[in-house]
Amino acid sequence: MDTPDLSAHTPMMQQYLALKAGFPDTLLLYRMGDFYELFYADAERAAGLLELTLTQRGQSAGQPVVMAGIPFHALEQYLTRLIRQGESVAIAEQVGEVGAGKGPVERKVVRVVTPGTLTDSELLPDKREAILLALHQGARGRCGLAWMSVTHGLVHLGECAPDELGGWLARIGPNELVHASDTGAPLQATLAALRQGGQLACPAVARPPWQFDAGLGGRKLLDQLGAASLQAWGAEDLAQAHAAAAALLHYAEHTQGSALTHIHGVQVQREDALLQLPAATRRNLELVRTLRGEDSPTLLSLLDTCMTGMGSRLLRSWLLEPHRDRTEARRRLAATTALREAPGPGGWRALREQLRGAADVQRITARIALRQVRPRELVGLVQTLRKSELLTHATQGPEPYLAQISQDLQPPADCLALLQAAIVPEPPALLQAGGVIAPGFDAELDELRGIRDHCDDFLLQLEARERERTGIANLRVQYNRVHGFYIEVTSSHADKVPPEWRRRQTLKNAERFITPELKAFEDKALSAQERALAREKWLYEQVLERLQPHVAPLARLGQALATLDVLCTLAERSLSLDWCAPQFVEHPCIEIEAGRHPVVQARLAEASSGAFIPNHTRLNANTRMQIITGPNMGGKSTYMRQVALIVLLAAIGSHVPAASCRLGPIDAIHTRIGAADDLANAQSTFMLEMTEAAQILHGATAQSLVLMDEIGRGTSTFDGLALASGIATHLHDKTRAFTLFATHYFELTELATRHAQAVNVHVGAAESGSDIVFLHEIQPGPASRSHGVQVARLAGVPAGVLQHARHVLQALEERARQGELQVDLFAPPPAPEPAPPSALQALLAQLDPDQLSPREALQALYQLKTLAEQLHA
Ligand SMILES: Nc1ncnc2c1ncn2[C@@H]1O[C@H](COP(=O)(O)OP(=O)(O)OP(=O)(O)O)[C@@H](O)[C@H]1O
Repeated sequence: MDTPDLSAHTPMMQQYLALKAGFPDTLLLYRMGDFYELFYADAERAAGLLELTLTQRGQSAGQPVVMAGIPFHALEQYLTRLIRQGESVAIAEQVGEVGAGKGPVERKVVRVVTPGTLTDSELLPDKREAILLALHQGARGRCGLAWMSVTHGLVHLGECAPDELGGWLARIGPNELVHASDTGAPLQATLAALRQGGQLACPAVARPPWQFDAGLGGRKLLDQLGAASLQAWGAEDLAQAHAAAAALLHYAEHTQGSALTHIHGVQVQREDALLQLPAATRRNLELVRTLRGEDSPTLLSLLDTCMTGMGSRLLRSWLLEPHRDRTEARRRLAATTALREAPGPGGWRALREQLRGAADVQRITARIALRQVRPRELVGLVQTLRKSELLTHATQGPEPYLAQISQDLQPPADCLALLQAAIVPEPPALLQAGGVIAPGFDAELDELRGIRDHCDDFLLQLEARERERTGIANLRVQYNRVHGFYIEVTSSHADKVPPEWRRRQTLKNAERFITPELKAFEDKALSAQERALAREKWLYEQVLERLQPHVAPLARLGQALATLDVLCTLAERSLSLDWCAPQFVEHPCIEIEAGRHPVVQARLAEASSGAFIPNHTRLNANTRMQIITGPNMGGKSTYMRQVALIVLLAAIGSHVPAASCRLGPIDAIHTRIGAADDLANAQSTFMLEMTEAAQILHGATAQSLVLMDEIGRGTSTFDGLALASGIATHLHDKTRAFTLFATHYFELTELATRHAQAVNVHVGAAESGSDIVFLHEIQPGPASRSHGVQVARLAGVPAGVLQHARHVLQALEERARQGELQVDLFAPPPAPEPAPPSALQALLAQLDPDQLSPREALQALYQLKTLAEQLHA
C-alpha cells in the first residue's frame, strides 16, 4: 500500500493523519488539551450525529482544517450517543510528556469503542449484554459463527447452513457483526435479505480475510483456555467456527488494545440441543419484546425481579436459549424448590436482601483483565466480596446446585485483603485525580504525600531547629518562585551562619541561604505532587497486575452470583404468582391443570378487570390436536399462548402458572399467529402467513408444539378453508405434532370426527339478549356460533351496519343449510399423476444390454453421455 505524502501538512496534522490511516472507517477522537477534536470528514459526520458546531481553524497543506470538538469531561455522554447510532470510535490520547521533544506531544489510540465490544458500565445497559459476532463462510457454503460479550468470559461457537442463518442471528441478537472483506456475493445477498427482514439490525465491519483462519482460530482458543485440546468442550471439529473465532478474538483484542485474559470458556451451541424457538415464536409469544416493540409487558418483564444486572442478563439468556435436554431444568427446579422452602438466612428472601446492591462482578472482572477498571468499581467489588463471604455460608447445604454455588461464591484468597489494603474506601471517579491508593500501602507514596501535605510543618520544624542550632532568633524559612526555598537572616547575624549554608542572594539588610537539607526538601516538595500521582498510577497498575491471578475465580464468583440471583427470583416469582413445579416425564404429553397466561393474568390484576379464568389442557399420545373454535375476543389466542409459555417456562427450570403440569419431551415451539403485514419485506399478509406455515410444516416433528391461529384468513374463504384443512390434516397425519389449531372455519371442526387424535374444544360464551358474555373457559366440543356480529356491537359498530350484517348472515346461513357443503374437506386427495419418463429414461428403456454388440454398447454410452450433457446445459 502506498503511504500518502503528508509532508505538506503541519506536524500536528501529520500526526493526526498517520493515526487516522489506521482507522479509516472509525471516527477518531484526537485529544488536544481539554478537548477531543475530530477533523475533516469525521468532523462533518460527528457534527451531524451529535449536533456539534463545525469550525475552521488555520490551514494545513493549503486547505482550511475543518474541525469539531467535544469537551473531555463529557466524553462518555457523547460516546453513548455515537454508539447508539451504530458508530465506532477510536480514542487517541496524549501519551508523551508535554514539551518532551520537538513537535506535537506523542499520541496513541488507546481504545476503540464499538457497539459490540463495550465494557464500560456507563455505556452498557445493566440488563443487556453487548454481543460481538463473527461470521465466516467456508467450504460448501457452511457458515461458522463465533460470538461473545467482551465482559463475559465465554466464547460461543456454532455452525449452520446458510438458510438457517436467520434463525441463528435472531437468537444471538448481535450488536456488531464481523465478516471477511471478501465475503462472497451469495452470503452478502443472504445478509442483505436478513437485514431487510429485520433479523439482522446491527452494524457490520469487514476485516481482512487472513484473520478468518481455522488453524489460527483453533490455536487462539487453546491459548485462551490454556488447554492442549478442544475435545473437553466438544469444540474440536468445527473448522468454520474456529475461523470465525480467530477474527472475533482478533477484533476484540484490537478494540481493547489488550489481550483478553479473562476469556476462559468455550461453549458450543448445537441447534439440536436447544428447544427451538423460531423468530416468529419469540415475537408472537412476546418473550422479551411486545409485538409493538416495547420492553414490557412481556414474559421477561414479568419474571425479571432480579436484584442485579448480572441476574437479569442470565435470566434473559435462559429464556431465549432453553435446552431440550431437561437435566439443567431439573437442577434449577430442585434448587428453586429448596430456596422456596428454606427458612432463615438460606431462604430466597434473605438471600435477595444480601444480593441487593451487589456490584456487577462479571463486568468488573472483565475490566480488571483488560486493565480498564476504575477505582470505584474496585470498591464496589470489595463490598460485594464481603457480601459474597456471607452468601457462601448462607447457601451451604445438601442441595447440590446450591452447594456448587456456595463454593464458587468463596472470594479468592488474598483478593479482598489486597483490595482493602490498596484502595481508599471512597476514591475519586478517575485515577488521574489521585487519592486512590490507601495510606499505609506504600511507604514511598506515604512519604511523597507527607511532603505535600506536611510541607508547612516540615518548614516550621526546620526553622525552629536551625534557630536553636545557630542562635539566630529571627531566622526565617521562606519561598519565592524565582529562588525556591531559602533561609533568610538579617545582616546583623551573618557571622553566626554555619559554614555548610550556601548564599543564594544578598539583599540590602539580609542574606538568603540554602542548606543541603532545604535543597533536598525543595526538590522533593516541588515534585512531590507530580511524583505522588505518578507513583499512584504505577501502584494501581501493580494492584491490577496482582489481581490477574484472581480473574478466573472472580469470573466464577460473578457467574455464581448471577445464578443465585436468578434462582431466588424464580423462587420469589413462583410464590408471589402462585406457580407450581412442573413434572417431567418421558412419554409424549402436555397435561396442564388450571393453566394461566401469566402476563394477561398480571395485566387483568393490575387493571382490576376481573379474575383470569384458568383452563386445562390435555394433549398426549391419543390426543395430539385441539381444534379450537369460539367467538372473537373469547380467549383462543390467550389459551394457546399460555400453553406455549408454560412449556417454555418449564424448559428453563421455572415453576409454571398452573395448578399442576406434566410434560413429555418437547423439541420446538412453532407459532403461526397474527396477521401483521410485512410491508418492509414487500410480503402480503397472506404470503407471510403461508411462508410461516411452510416453515412449520417442514420443521415441526412429533415432539413439537405447534400453535396455528386462524390460518387461511388472509385469502378468500374457499382458498383459506381449503388450505387450512390441508395444513391441519398434514399436521395430524404426517407431522403428528402437538397442535393447537384455532379457527373461525366451522367446517374444520369436522376434522375431529374423522381423525382419531384430534378433538374439538371451544371457548365458552353466553348470550344475553343481543349482548354476549365471554366466559373464557375452554369447553369440550365445537362452538355453536361465532357471535361475530355481537362482538362488532361491543366494539361500537353503528346500529345500521349491524342490522345489515344480521340480515345478510341470516340469508347466508339459510343458503348454507339448503345447499349443505358437499365437499369432503378431509378426503385424501387423488394420487398425483406419474410424471412422464425423461429423455434419458426413455433412451435407457430402449436399450437391451444382452442384444448389444460391444461397438453398439459404446455408441449407446456416448449417446447417453451427450444427452446428459444437453440436459444439464
Ligand atoms: N382465561 C381468561 N380469563 C380472563 N380473561 C381472558 C382470558 N382469556 C382471554 N381473556 C381476555 O380476553 C381478551 C381477548 O382474548 P384473545 O385475544 O385470546 O381472544 P381470541 O379468541 O383469540 O380473539 P380473536 O379471535 O378475535 O383473535 C384478552 O385480551 C383478555 O383480556
